[in-house]
Amino acid sequence: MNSDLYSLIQQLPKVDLHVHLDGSIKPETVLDLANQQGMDLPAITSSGLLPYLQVTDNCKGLNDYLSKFQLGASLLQTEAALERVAFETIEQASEHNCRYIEVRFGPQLHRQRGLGLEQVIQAVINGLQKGEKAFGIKAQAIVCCLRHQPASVNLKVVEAAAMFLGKGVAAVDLAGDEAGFPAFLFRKVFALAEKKGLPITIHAGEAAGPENIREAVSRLGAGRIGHGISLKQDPVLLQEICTNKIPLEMCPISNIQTKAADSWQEYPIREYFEQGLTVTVNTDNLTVSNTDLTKEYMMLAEKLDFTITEIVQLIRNGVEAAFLDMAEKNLLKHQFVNLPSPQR
Ligand SMILES: O=c1[nH]cnc2c1ncn2[C@H]1C[C@H](O)[C@@H](CO)O1
Ligand SMILES: [Zn+2]
Repeated sequence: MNSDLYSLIQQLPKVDLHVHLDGSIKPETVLDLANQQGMDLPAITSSGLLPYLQVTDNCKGLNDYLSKFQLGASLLQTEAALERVAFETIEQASEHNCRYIEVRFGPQLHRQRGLGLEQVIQAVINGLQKGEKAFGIKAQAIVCCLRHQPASVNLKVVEAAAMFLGKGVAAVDLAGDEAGFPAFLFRKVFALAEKKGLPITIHAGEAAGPENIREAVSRLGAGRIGHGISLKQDPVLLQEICTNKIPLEMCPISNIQTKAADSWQEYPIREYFEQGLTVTVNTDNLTVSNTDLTKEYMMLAEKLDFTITEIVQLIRNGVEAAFLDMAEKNLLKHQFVNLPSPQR
């Protein structure tokens, strides 16, 4: 590895628009929480826990990837645990000079011990706000609806998210098994989100074709797309997404692991970037994917020859795509004026 390039990339100010709370629990924290909660674990060291928390190159696809969330979720059932893991997500991001982060989670997954949706959301926001103060990073939450859950649950999740809009929650999302539950099933849920004025991002084109991306932008009100890997299969849609400047939240390391793309050579990020799409680079899951922002950009440099100037443009795209109002975005932009490249 080129260590000069690594430290240069690490030092660049960055943003992360797509990172899941429950996929980013540090293994040491899993040990600690299990100890505090009196819960048995399948291993007693953090390295021994990795096979239960992290995918390998042999990951078979998105559903295999999603199986790595079970253990962490079982420990994220108290306000204290949620707050701690939210805080530690900001801490981990700060190690890579992240200046703005949107952390997502499905509140309905954290109710096994009786917490209400609003308690879950509030606990995460509390952790994010502590992280903001401790590390000087602006942080917001994105609330995920889950594909395998009934509309009645997802509607309640949207209602709860709306109560925190502008008070820590930036948007709502749709996550989970994309191939099993196509986007059109969620029209009612996202109609409510739109009615409530919630910005919307949707995981689409990760484990299924471009029809889910089309559905997300044309029927579900998505202002951003999570991943969007299969977009290249529909050039007309690609042009529409480009013209409408709908950002793609790409997560390169996760996308290779879930087999959204078969190899780095087939990973379409350079193609999208050169066609003028608003491509952003994010981590998806720090622990499940064993990643961080520096690694993500390093892979783009090493595997796809992204230059520093191009990396800076990707970072600027992320700032542009943030779910922030104009005034907040302008404030954030101040932190990116000195990036080492000619500004566009
Ligand atoms: O990359 C992903 N695609 C679809 N769903 C995902 C991905 N990463 C995490 N999730 C799911 C699993 C989590 O439990 C849920 C909420 O964070 O979101
Ligand atoms: Zn995701």
